[in-house]
This record gives sequence, structure tokens and C-alpha cells, in this order.
Amino acid sequence: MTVENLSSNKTFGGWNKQYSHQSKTLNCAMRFAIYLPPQASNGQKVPVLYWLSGLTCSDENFMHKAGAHRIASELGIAIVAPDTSPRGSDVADDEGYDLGQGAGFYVNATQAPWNKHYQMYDYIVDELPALVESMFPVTDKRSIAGHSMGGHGALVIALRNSDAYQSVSAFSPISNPINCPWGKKAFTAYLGRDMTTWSDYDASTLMRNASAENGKSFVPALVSQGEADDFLAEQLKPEVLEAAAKNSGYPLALESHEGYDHSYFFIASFIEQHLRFHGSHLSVS
Ligand SMILES: N[C@@H](CCC(=O)N[C@@H](CSC=O)C(=O)NCC(=O)O)C(=O)O
Repeated sequence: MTVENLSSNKTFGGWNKQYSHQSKTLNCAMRFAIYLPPQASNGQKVPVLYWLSGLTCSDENFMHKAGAHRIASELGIAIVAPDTSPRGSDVADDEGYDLGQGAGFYVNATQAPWNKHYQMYDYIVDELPALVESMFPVTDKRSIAGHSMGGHGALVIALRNSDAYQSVSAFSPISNPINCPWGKKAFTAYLGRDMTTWSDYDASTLMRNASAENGKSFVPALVSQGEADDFLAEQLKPEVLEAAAKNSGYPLALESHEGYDHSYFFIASFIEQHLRFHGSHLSVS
């Protein structure tokens, strides 16, 4: 498989790199970014945190704005930031910022024209980790995190694949997409009007129904929410996630932060806490 290195920048003793590859799952070229901490250049294999970004983002927003490299370097954690959707002139799109390119919602689309390329769930769960683990000095110990649409993606993926992730965290996640305008618009387009198919991608439904029985385990979860977030009441609904966790006894730590909004200023303020949380579950702290 051809994987092209697009950029390399040394930072905090490690390297931030961007790559392009042809994705079999998405049927198009995809970009991702990876931060490799200094330990990865010294013969050590390091665990990986997957970061899923939000609406309108690419592989670059988190790496440029979150200020994550210093603590990832200290802890010895690689971070992988994929793009948020398939891309290209032959990939279906919409004029809204909340559907189509830049807004893949981390689902496997079943409806035309979206189903030809929009298979982001399978890409994040299967193809990308297999590629990363074959290319870089990393272990198969993984955690996952994200923001807003990416917070929804991270929670859903961890809840549905509890054997594959050590921990999950989210900033301002879309917690109950089946009941908010962003989610209803995207799920109607990607999954169709039959809402019974939507709940597999609803973090609150999955958390309410989660169980640690029959050999399964709970993936420890941390969620941070800004109280001055303009999207809080209409789109994010963290109270629904909290009620779901109480119902099933899920180990969710939900923190509310006075004055913080939906932006990367909020993420940069608490990314150290999230990285140390993941570090403690990836056994690097
Ligand atoms: N109308 C806005 C909405 C875009 C926006 O706020 N995007 C957020 C994620 S929102 C949920 O998924 C974001 O992370 N933006 C990128 C950034 O670097 O801040 C608009 O179109 O601007």
C-alpha cells in the first residue's frame, strides 16, 4: 500500500507528521496526522490515543490548536488524528457545514449517495489502527477521545468496542444525536428515515444499555463540558448521557466548567487532564 508522507515537524522532542493513503474502506484518498513522542524514536513501542475532531475539521485542527504535544511527549503516547470524512471531487457533499465533507459523523452510511464513501465507523475502528500499527513503533493499546461530533464518535466507538480501548474521553460531545438537530439531519441522510437503525450510533442509548457482564468490561469515560457553550442545550445534552450512566452504573466522570465555550480554547485548557487520564489507563503514567 502506498502511504505518502506530507509533512514532518519536530515538536517537544517528538515528531508531528501528516500522511496520505488510499483507503479501501472509504474508497478515496485520506489524510491523517500522527504525533510520535520521543520514546518512539528510542526503540520503544508506545500506546496510541485516537483523536476524533468535530464538524468542519480536518486532521490539522487538533494538532495545531489543542496544545497536546508537551504532555504526550512526557507520557510517551502517540496521538493519531484522522480527517472527519471522506474527501474528493467525486465524494458526495452538501452545502451545509453539518453534512457531507467535514461532517462524516463516524457512522457507516447505508443510504445513497452517501454509502459509496461515508464508512467512517469502519475506517476508525478497523482500517486506520491496522495501518498505524503496521507502520509505526506503537503497541495495540489504544484509547480514544474527541470533540463535539468527534466526542460522539469516540463515545460510540468505545461503547461498541469495549475490548479494543483502554479509556475514552470527550469534550462537549453530541451526547444524544438521535434527539438533536445536528444528529437528526446527519442520521436521516446517512442512515435513512427508519430511526430504529440510529440507536447503534447514540452514545446515551449505548451507555444506558451497557453492561459489564458476560466477559465484557466498561471502558472508563471522562467528559468535559463548558457551561458557556452555545450548543449545550440544543445540540449536546450531556444531562441525557449522565442519566444513562446512572441507569447502567457506567463509570462516567462528567465535569462541567464555568465560563468555557465550544472552542479549542476550552480543549487546550483541559487537554492535559484528558491525556493524564488516558495515560493512567494506558499504563504510561
Ligand atoms: N457554524 C460553525 C460550526 C463549526 C464548529 O463550531 N466546529 C467545531 C466543532 S462543532 C461540532 O462538531 C470545531 O471544532 N471547529 C474547528 C475549530 O478549529 O474551531 C462554523 O461553521 O464555523
